[in-house]
Amino acid sequence: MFLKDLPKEALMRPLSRNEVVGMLVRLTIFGAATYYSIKWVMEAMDPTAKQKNQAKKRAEQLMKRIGVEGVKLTEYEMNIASHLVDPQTMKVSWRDIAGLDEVINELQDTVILPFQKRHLLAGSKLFQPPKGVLLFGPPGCGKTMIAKATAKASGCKFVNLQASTLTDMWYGESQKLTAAVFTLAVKIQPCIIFIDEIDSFLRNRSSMDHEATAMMKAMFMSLWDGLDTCSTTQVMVMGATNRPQDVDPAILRRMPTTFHVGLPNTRQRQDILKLILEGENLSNAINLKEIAQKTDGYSGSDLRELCRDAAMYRVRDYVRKEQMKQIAQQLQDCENEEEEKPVGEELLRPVTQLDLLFGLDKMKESKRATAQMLPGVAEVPLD
Ligand SMILES: Nc1ncnc2c1ncn2[C@@H]1O[C@H](COP(=O)(O)OP(=O)(O)OP(=O)(O)O)[C@@H](O)[C@H]1O
Repeated sequence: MFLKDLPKEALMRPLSRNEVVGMLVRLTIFGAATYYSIKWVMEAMDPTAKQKNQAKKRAEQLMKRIGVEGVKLTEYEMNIASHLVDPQTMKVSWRDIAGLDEVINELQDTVILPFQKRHLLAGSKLFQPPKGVLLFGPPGCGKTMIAKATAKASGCKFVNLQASTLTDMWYGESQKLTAAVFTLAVKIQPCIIFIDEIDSFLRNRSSMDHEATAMMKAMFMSLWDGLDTCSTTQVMVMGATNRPQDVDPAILRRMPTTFHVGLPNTRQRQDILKLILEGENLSNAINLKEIAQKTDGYSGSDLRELCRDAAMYRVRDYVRKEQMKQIAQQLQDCENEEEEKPVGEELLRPVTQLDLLFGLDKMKESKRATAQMLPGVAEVPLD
């Protein structure tokens, strides 16, 4: 029926109360349906929706586990919170780090003490943890371990920030996420924001930088400076890098407390080897000093790899021995079906000095291959 078909009186007469209420209800329902449909379509079209949902769930679980409750987080803070590391589940402690006592002692005094004893001098601006700390040195020498152990010892929440978390996002998002890093850290303080490979994240600014990256960096620095406005804020940015010369000087200025985590010397290598092999079944003739002397230029990570290889030789020997035994058994069974099979679990033999020397040879071989493939990368002397 069209409007013109309606009798004129029907159009002219005032609406009854029921008709007005009915119309209002219909309008409300229509409005709500339109709003939710548009919202649903927008969410379905958002390419990051799934990622956001997963991050939200992860963040909620983590926050609950680390005892942060009743703190309201924005969507962006949730995203950053999914990179929180639970200090309770953090496996690394000072006991797992060998040969770096000097660095650890200094960290205890300058970083950990102000966090741990914050209640003693709450009003003092001088007794504050530094706002920025830089760990620098060659790869595999324990920088990440030190950062985690610091968070554990100081009882801080630990945000393990990857460069990609802020830079992979759509244009505009990265600035909101950068802001969220700091607002989240303040909400859950005391907190350490750890940025591994800070050189790739906040490298020397250049005119080649994408506009969004340049803005993100500028924002990061201004928010970092903002931490200073309140003397009670317990938030620290800790960066680690193998290439301090590539870090933006403006960033370096904000990290006046630096720690050099260098390649271990002979004594330190011996300590690292001892720690790595702790609890292993070792032969009495093991001489770690000899291995330490032969591994000049090796990092802690190289030494761990060497020990892992050495420990595998006895497993390989065991498997071979078992195979030989099985073959012998089968032959015996064929000859004498009735004879009882000898049972008994063979234990793995201890790790020997020869295993470690074989591991060392293998490592040298792989370093030699890497040096040929990527000249300039392997700085370790080969012999
Ligand atoms: N001083 C050390 N004591 C015990 N283990 C060590 C030490 N240094 C390195 N390691 C071993 O090497 C591994 C790598 O160390 P870590 O990740 O902390 O090095 P990194 O300096 O952060 O390296 P990268 O720059 O490549 O991230 C550790 O998991 C540990 O097994």
